[in-house]
Amino acid sequence: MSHREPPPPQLAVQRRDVDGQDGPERAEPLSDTEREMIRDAWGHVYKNCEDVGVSILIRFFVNFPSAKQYFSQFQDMEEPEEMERSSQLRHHACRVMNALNTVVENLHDPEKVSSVLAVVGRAHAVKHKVEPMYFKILSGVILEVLCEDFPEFFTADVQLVWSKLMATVYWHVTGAYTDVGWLQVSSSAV
Ligand code: HEM
Repeated sequence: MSHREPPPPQLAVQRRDVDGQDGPERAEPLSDTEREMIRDAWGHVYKNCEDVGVSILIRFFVNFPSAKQYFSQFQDMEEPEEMERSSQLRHHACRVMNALNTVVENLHDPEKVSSVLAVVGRAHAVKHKVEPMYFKILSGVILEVLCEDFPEFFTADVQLVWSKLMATVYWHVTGAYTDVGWLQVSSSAV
């Protein structure tokens, strides 16, 4: 059976970027109120850190199966129930959620946010050789799952602020790809 992956979910602000597709314009600064909105919503999410992280990754790998190629333990798995039992998947779910938690806890400190995300970006570019477009796809899936699972906290205005945050995450992560010389394959290249 052949899979056709749905198009990646869109984020708020766009430009051409290292992945050769539309990307965030820049890491938009967040106001005090916006930071508070992010922290409030995240508090409810992070209480269920592992479960939410696993739901996000299952949705990601089911809807975008090519993203499994980087994970030795479950790259050939098709069934979500089977993937859910993979220790590698659970471990990565916790790592993603913990990295996001560090970002949310340090929104008052842009240097810290950019250095945490630069480390993540560098590791994924150099060690894991992950195509940067998967970060954009995963960002969209994160927003989708959080809005579905926590509708009472992810109201329209909170969603908007969260999409700014995810664009910031993507901006810093892909900045590290550029810094390590990841080659841009742009559709406009000749
Ligand atoms: C916000 C998004 C993400 C965060 C915060 C994140 C975080 C992490 C962290 C902290 C590690 C361990 C660091 C290291 O190996 O040096 C890791 C490992 C890894 N990540 Fe991610 N990651 C993200 C997205 C992705 C995506 C989109 C993919 C691929 C589709 C991916 C693939 C991997 C792989 C293959 C490993 C190694 C797994 C292993 O050794 O078992 N990550 N990630």
